[in-house]
Amino acid sequence: MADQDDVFDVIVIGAGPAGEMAAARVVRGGLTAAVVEERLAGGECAYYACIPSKALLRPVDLAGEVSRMPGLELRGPIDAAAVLARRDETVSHLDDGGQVSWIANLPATFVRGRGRLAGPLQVEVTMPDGGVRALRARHAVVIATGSDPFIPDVPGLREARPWTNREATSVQQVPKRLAVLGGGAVACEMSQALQGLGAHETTMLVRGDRLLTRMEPFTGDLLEKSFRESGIEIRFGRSPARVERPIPGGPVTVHADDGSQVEADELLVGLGRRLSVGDIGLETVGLRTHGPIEVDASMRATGVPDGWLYAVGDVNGRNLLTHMGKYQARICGDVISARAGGLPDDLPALRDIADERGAPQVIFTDPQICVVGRTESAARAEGFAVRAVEYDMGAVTGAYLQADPYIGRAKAVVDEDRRVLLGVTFAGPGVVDLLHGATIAVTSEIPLDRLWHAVPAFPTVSEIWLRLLEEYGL
Ligand SMILES: Cc1cc2nc3c(=O)[nH]c(=O)nc-3n(C[C@H](O)[C@H](O)[C@H](O)COP(=O)(O)OP(=O)(O)OC[C@H]3O[C@@H](n4cnc5c(N)ncnc54)[C@H](O)[C@@H]3O)c2cc1C
Ligand SMILES: NC(=O)c1ccc[n+]([C@@H]2O[C@H](COP(=O)([O-])OP(=O)(O)OC[C@H]3O[C@@H](n4cnc5c(N)ncnc54)[C@H](O)[C@@H]3O)[C@@H](O)[C@H]2O)c1
Repeated sequence: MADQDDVFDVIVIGAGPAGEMAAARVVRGGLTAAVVEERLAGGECAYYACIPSKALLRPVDLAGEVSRMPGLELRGPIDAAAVLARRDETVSHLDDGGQVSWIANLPATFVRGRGRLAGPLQVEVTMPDGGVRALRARHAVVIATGSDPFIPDVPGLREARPWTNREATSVQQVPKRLAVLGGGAVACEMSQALQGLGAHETTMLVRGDRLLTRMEPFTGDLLEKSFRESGIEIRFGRSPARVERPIPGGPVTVHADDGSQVEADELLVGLGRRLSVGDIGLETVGLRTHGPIEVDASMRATGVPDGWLYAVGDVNGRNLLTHMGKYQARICGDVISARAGGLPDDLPALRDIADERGAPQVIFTDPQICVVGRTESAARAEGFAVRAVEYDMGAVTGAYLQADPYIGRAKAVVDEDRRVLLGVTFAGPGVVDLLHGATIAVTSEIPLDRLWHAVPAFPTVSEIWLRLLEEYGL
């Protein structure tokens, strides 16, 4: 039974970006909140994912830009020690004091420990000293426990103590020889970062026949070309069959399923995520303990009587991205506040529509890859009447002034029935700032005939918009 001090309007389990945002919104809505966190407030994103990976990639990106500008030259290799020191600053030296203060100042109650559902509106927290604290929520519990790196059952892999995103982003010494499993976001970003910071031999083992297989095919092709030019070796059609590391911390050998092998000083696993749903007491409220927590468009968990349970961020499996988790958390927090106050809870701003239209995402490699909405093949599979147009970004004046050579490509996927954009992809140096325009067009379903009047300034990279519309026939 919870002590009176341990009763809150809302309890949030997990203080990653999604959980923190959910707490902030319910407090803004006039409710009290407790936030339970077992490790570092700020979550994966702040310490082992988005922030450190981008701190490691930025100098590599800049070095690429310099190499493509006649008249500029780097004086030597990137100073890895300086980059790692700056990375340490960006992750607050793995100290979450600032985040804990931010939560306290909301104001919300921060509870350090492992949270677990113990029945409807009940949360048990196992504290660092082993004691158990019982919390009770008046209105809602929000699960925001995120995800962990997925390590498949490959003989010898776990015993070899491979790097995941956590060790790779907190790297202290760049390995000379790096083997990487996977061809998705983590594998691509971290391969490029570590190769750029001094790894001499980076070898990627990729199960499929392309990098970034969920995106438009040209994104993986451009990235592959750039990676090969920078010395990264990519072996397609290979999965790990067995891993050996006879001496802890010594060389590691990956035996692939085709009989080939790679020896390296470190092995990085970038094979996706395991959602953090085990051992959080979902069974006590009748939910399954594997797979994503299914939610409706107000982030309320489906199949829970009385509708008091919500799930935001990676754990609901919608889109494993920080900005999407925070978007869901804004909706979730506002819906909970509205329902608690007896206010309308079905206003347009209180429903998630962005996730199913296709989240915006940037892969911060060189070239940068930016996507929003559906790919052409996904749109066709969903039954839309699709027409797609592509354009060589190097032929855009504003782009080719940026670099010599400027190599990039763009694609727009159009729903012919409504003449609106279903998806847009850009690949090239510096395209990251084009993405939000595309996100507005796709999410707001702006008709192409209206978009035609959004005139891009000359000479900017944004002229790609005009070229895509002309290519379409406007
Ligand atoms: C290398 C890498 C780079 C990435 N880069 C980007 C990027 O550039 N942009 C982007 O948008 N996304 C990026 N992502 C994805 C992004 O990190 C995640 O989508 C985001 O962190 C999810 O936020 P979350 O709040 O749902 O979960 P998390 O950040 O995982 O936070 C969950 C929190 O819950 C805590 N927790 C878990 N279980 C319990 C429990 N039982 N009790 C108490 N606390 C618990 C955890 O300790 C953790 O602090 C990247 C991911 C990786 C791996
Ligand atoms: N810049 C960003 O937005 C960014 C950066 C990094 C990560 N993330 C997010 O974090 C999440 C995790 O990234 P990730 O790269 O680990 O996952 P991912 O899903 O992007 O890629 C996983 C890769 O592993 C391969 N794979 C999976 N299981 C395998 C197996 N058993 N054997 C061989 N290959 C296998 C897949 O084919 C794929 O190439 C993603 O959802 C991503 O959106 C985002």
